[in-house]
Amino acid sequence: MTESNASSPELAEGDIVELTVGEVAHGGIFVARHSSGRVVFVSDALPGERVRAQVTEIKKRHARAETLQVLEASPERLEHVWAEADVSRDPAERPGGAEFGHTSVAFGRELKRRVLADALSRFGGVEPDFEVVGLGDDDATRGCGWRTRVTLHVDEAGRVGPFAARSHDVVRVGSLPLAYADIDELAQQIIAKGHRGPGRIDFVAPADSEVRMRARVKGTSTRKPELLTERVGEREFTVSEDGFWQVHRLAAATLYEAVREAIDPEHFDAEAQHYDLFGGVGLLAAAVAELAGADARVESVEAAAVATELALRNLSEWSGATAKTGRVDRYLQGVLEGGADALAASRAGTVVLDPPRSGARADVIEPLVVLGPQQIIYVACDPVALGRDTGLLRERGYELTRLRSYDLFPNTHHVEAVATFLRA
Ligand SMILES: C[S@@+](CC[C@H](N)C(=O)[O-])C[C@H]1O[C@@H](n2cnc3c(N)ncnc32)[C@H](O)[C@@H]1O
Repeated sequence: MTESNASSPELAEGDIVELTVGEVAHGGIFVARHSSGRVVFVSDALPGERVRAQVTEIKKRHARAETLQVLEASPERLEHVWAEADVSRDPAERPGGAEFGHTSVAFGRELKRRVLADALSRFGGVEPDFEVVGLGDDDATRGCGWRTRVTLHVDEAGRVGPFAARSHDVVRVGSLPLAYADIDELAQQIIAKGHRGPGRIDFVAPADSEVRMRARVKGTSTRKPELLTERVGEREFTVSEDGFWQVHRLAAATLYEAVREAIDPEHFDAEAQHYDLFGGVGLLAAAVAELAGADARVESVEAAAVATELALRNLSEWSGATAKTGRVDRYLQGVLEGGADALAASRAGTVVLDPPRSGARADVIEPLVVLGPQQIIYVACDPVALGRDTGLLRERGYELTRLRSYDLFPNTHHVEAVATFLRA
């Protein structure tokens, strides 16, 4: 480890450098420029700070570094919400998953707003006015106690804990402040005892019952996943313990409402054929069906067969609601090969699109725009993927007319957006 000479033209891994920190970038990191001219992405910093940081990676065009010491702190800096993730700890021992825990939840939302706005402008060519809305009492709790799903890892030695940030090394922690309190309590008992490994332990706190814990050691699960009940208002959804469900205890209800509000009523034909693509267990299909009424025709499309079966069950009150297992891109190709009546019903419909982090991409956007629904409600968990897909949709005749954003993951860099696109 060497102190880098400020006038040195080159940086090397392990160098310790002083950096003035600039804007936030995607992924919970901040942009700095070293005196050599190289861009350095530094973690655990804030805009405007001066930090001492260690270079961890050198790439062709940039470097990565981790803050070791804050020399001049931002007025937005707070004591880290997770003691073990604080800059005072060795970076190799800091758990990942709370990249914005060293500022307030409100300033974390502002950082996320900047990242989303930049991605939409840069890749999508749009500059909508929006803020990132917080959930429930997250400001009052400093964004603690919201995670109803937590995964811990077990190493060869039987040590249990989260992975260190940007690594697959298990670190020991004395608390999981972002987790639901009951998960934290059970997890601490397991951390203290250790567990057979290597593997992972998944904790789930469903709406209606006690915390479940399920371990996978050397790739083999200790038991079958159970079916759980989750609630959104008065509505119940059956989900598999190991299947997708929103993590924040208020997220499913927030997105359910957000999708209903995002649907432009002037472009909503209740009798048309609607779709919930990447539908999971049918959460957002239910939101569309509730708007369309008792005779709603909505099809949920999802790659995981177990989730499709559960979607059928969760949507059973609407006789016109269906669920299909398949890859969305291939499914859309199939719809395009259907009869003229089916195509006309779909063209009059609304499509909800809720892809994983990688986004919908051209494979899905291309057949979707050929299908040409009246409106597309895009639920996005990755700002850059949304920016790119916005660019594709705009090139092919859709315009972004409304954008809302929600802080479903306080203290992390993740941000959710719900965008309405209308056929121009
Ligand atoms: C972000 S989740 C959304 C689930 C659901 N909309 C919800 O809010 O509960 C994305 C879902 O897409 C599914 N998925 C991922 N890739 C897929 C693909 N190529 N085709 C169909 N489903 C896919 C995943 O299994 C997951 O259930």
